[in-house]
Amino acid sequence: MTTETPAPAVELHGARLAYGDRTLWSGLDLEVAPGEFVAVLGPNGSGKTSLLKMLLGQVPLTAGTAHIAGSPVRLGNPNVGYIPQQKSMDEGLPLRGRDLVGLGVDGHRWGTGLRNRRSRNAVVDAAITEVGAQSYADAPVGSLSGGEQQRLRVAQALVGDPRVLLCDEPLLSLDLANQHRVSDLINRRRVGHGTAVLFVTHEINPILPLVDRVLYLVDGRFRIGTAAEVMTSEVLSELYQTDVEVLHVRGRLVVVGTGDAIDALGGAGELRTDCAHHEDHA
Ligand SMILES: Nc1ncnc2c1ncn2[C@@H]1O[C@H](COP(=O)(O)OP(=O)(O)OP(=O)(O)O)[C@@H](O)[C@H]1O
Repeated sequence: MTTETPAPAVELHGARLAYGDRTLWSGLDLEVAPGEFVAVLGPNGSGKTSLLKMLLGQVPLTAGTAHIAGSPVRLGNPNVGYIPQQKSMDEGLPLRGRDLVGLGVDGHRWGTGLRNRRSRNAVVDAAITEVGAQSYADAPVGSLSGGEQQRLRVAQALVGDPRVLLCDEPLLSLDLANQHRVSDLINRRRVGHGTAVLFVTHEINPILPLVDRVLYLVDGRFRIGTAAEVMTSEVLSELYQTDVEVLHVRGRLVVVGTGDAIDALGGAGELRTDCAHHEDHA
């Protein structure tokens, strides 16, 4: 008996993305396996968000190919879940938490019949329960805290049971407890459902225990490998084309010399390895 190997969750071959004559990255080959967690790092403007937008089908590649679960990238693909950056929502927004989560199922699979509506509501309820948002699911989203809103965004991204979860700095402006909560929710889904995760971040320390590989983009150059392979003084100096030092300080990675020295965030708890990452913003 032969067992079929599942298609990679994400597959890029010779991928190039340019806006006009500005190339963000080119020659990018990347296969992300189901259940793999890839952190996407790099300074401002290196094309991290553009990579996610391309995978969402919002921005076309200039060259090469991109597939999600074996099919070419396209807009509105139910195999893709997306957690955007944390932005506070307008207090007057006439949208309840469960409506926000419901947006994650409307549009593709569910019809308007009563049965479908019941199924849809059950799926939305399950997603709300999974992120522990039952007590505020009926409140207007604008009245909720940043952490509560972000948990609902996680529920919205997961409600369609996507094969790939694209996360754009989902921990930004969350306190440590909520960073833990949100990264734990993402990780539980990854482990339980084999969902692949592409996680854009400026700060690897809070997620380092979860990271299988790192894609580090700097000014058109990139490296892909495990955190231990990529987060070294040698590799980062080559990427930044200047002397960069990676220090291991009390279980955290501290990167010095990329341009400025903003300590973006504090560490977030238990680390699996003896290194963590504090990244300077370039
Ligand atoms: N639609 C667009 N048209 C032209 N240029 C764009 C467009 N979208 C983004 N850019 C430019 O491409 C570059 C990369 O942007 P992108 O948002 O992907 O970077 P990033 O690595 O996510 O940055 P940050 O860390 O600041 O979020 C930036 O210089 C940006 O101004």
